[in-house]
Amino acid sequence: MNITEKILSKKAGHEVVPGEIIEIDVDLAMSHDGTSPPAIKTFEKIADKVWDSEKIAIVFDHNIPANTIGSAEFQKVCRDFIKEQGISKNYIHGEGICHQVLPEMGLVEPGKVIVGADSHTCTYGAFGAFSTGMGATDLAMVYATGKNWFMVPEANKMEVIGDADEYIAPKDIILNIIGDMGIAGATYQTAEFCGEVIENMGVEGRATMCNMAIEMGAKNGIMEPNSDVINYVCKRTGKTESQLDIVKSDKDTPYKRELTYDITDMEPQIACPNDVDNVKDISKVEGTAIDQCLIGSCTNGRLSDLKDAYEILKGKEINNDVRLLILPASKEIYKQAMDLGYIETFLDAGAIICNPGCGPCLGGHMGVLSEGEVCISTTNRNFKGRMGDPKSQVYLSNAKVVAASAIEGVITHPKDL
Ligand SMILES: CC(C)[C@H](C(=O)O)[C@@H](O)C(=O)O
Ligand code: SF4
Repeated sequence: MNITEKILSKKAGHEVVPGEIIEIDVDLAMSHDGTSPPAIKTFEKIADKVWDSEKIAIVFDHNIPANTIGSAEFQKVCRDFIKEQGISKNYIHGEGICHQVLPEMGLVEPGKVIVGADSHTCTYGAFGAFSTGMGATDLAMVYATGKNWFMVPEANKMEVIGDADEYIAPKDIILNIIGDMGIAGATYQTAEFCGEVIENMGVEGRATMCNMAIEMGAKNGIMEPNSDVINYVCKRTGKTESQLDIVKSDKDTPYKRELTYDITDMEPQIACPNDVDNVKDISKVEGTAIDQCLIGSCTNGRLSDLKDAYEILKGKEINNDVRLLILPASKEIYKQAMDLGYIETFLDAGAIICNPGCGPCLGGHMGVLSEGEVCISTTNRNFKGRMGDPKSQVYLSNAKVVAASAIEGVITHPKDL
């Protein structure tokens, strides 16, 4: 069996097969300020008390601090629920984006089943967990029962090999895979990433890749934990390696598809408007004029991304015709970036630093685009109107490319600076 099948089999109490419907206990259920209120509304119709107040995490990240009366009311509903139900794992003071905060708080471990009312809940596959997003009203049933049904997904094995240059980040690898698969290429399937590049990849890059599994429709993204993941989880949970449930795929297990991606000679990859699979080599779009540059999100708002941006921006100033927004994915990352001098460099370069959260990623808060404006961003979606006006456009790339483009005012390969 593969990792996903093994995790689901253990929960189901028998050996599962793809296509089978199972009902299993979940280890953690997450919702945020955008999705908790509809979950709470449905929950209140079906139950009085949550199944386990210690296994629910609520994070405020989408509109933090509240930017409209509506979002303020949503957050009030969440605060009342947290108090009434005694939800101890609440991160409602700007701690950061849910998909960064949960691992930081030691709530993510290999072998666990984690669901969340957010499509990028698939991020935790980077730690060897089975994790997937679900609808807010469906999550209400999990609040009430601690159980959920799943159809066991078919799995794709995606091996990443080769040696790329310093301008290639995990973001380029996942964009390249999505460009190949298409936005619905892995719908309700597992994307299991493996190979020498994944084995040697740090926690942050792994999170970037699993985060975007949903952008090819995948039910979950998953990776065998490596030593970086094990060290990270042990540090965060206070557990030892032997206390973790590290699950690996059997060597000879069959997959729906076995794909190999060689990153040698890869150019930085850019997802062009208006679909994440509209992926082109940077040489095809270099010189495109931009108005806004954004570094942040649950995909690329981590310390390694800020370091990449710092290396490009130090001693430089951004082009006067663009604005550069930087949102560390969590308070912890923000503090580290301050200690390392990154924030000062960003400010001196002319960037606007926003508080940790989703912010402009989904066009709801800070940095909304007007008609005809163009943004290059490290986020994960470039759908029509994603960041504002339906006639605005979003290009997706890695952090070095965004930083280089901010300096030049047009989409720029960092090697050309
Ligand atoms: C608001 C939320 C439901 C949504 C999601 O599920 O992904 C958001 O986080 C996004 O990135 O589009
Ligand atoms: S950062 Fe963007 S993609 Fe991630 S959870 Fe927030 S809105 Fe969704």
